[in-house]
Amino acid sequence: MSIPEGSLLAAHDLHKAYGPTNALDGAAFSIHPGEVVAVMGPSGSGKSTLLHCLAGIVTPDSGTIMYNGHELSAMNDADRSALRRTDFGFVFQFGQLVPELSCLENVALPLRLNGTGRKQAESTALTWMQRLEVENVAKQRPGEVSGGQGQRVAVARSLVTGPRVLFADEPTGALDSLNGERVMELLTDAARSAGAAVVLVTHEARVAAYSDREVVVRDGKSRDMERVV
Ligand SMILES: Nc1ncnc2c1ncn2[C@@H]1O[C@H](COP(=O)(O)OP(=O)(O)OP(=O)(O)O)[C@@H](O)[C@H]1O
Repeated sequence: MSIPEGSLLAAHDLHKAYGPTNALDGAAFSIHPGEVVAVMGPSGSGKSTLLHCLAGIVTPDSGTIMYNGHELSAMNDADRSALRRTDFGFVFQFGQLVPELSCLENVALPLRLNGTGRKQAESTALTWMQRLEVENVAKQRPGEVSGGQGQRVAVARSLVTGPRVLFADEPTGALDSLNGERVMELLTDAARSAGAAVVLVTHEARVAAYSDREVVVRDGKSRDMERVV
């Protein structure tokens, strides 16, 4: 198989069917360390399925996914889960914060789950909240903050463990365009300064504009887009 040289995460000839639906039908993908790649395409084209396969959440029926020299499908479930905790971060459209915890506790949670003490975890979490410009809502609960603030808290939480790949599935889908752009600006700045690669699923061109490169998925097949500047 062909793995682009220097790629951190790469997929080749992925197939995934749900009953009669071919969600992925020969899709390929690659991302370099620190790169931001937008996965675009119409509704139902296979974008989320591709992201879930790349993140080791969904197992493809066939094809290869290489992460940092390891084949994901050759790993057992425990190793794949460990990889997701240590190397991957996730941001979704909504519903990802724990409503009973404060925003600061939410951001600190992945560190606490990895065994970091409360004081250290909350101090690191606060630094990330400052980078995402939401330190002012540290004590509030998710239900008490705006949609844009909630998404920035979620981005802080996804980056707090220092992941090498951030998977973002329609991270601005529930926001108005102004808030969406601010979230994208802060998300890409924070990821770039942390050296994290970003796999960004979106159907909006103005969101994809924050990426370095665009891949279009159609009928489960992918192709690289030449960007017209
Ligand atoms: N768990 C599932 N069970 C059955 N069919 C599924 C499942 N997940 C996805 N599909 C189907 O696979 C196809 C691709 O879905 P996918 O969610 O990957 O598309 P998408 O491009 O992310 O769509 P959207 O932009 O609407 O989120 C669709 O036809 C969808 O209905």
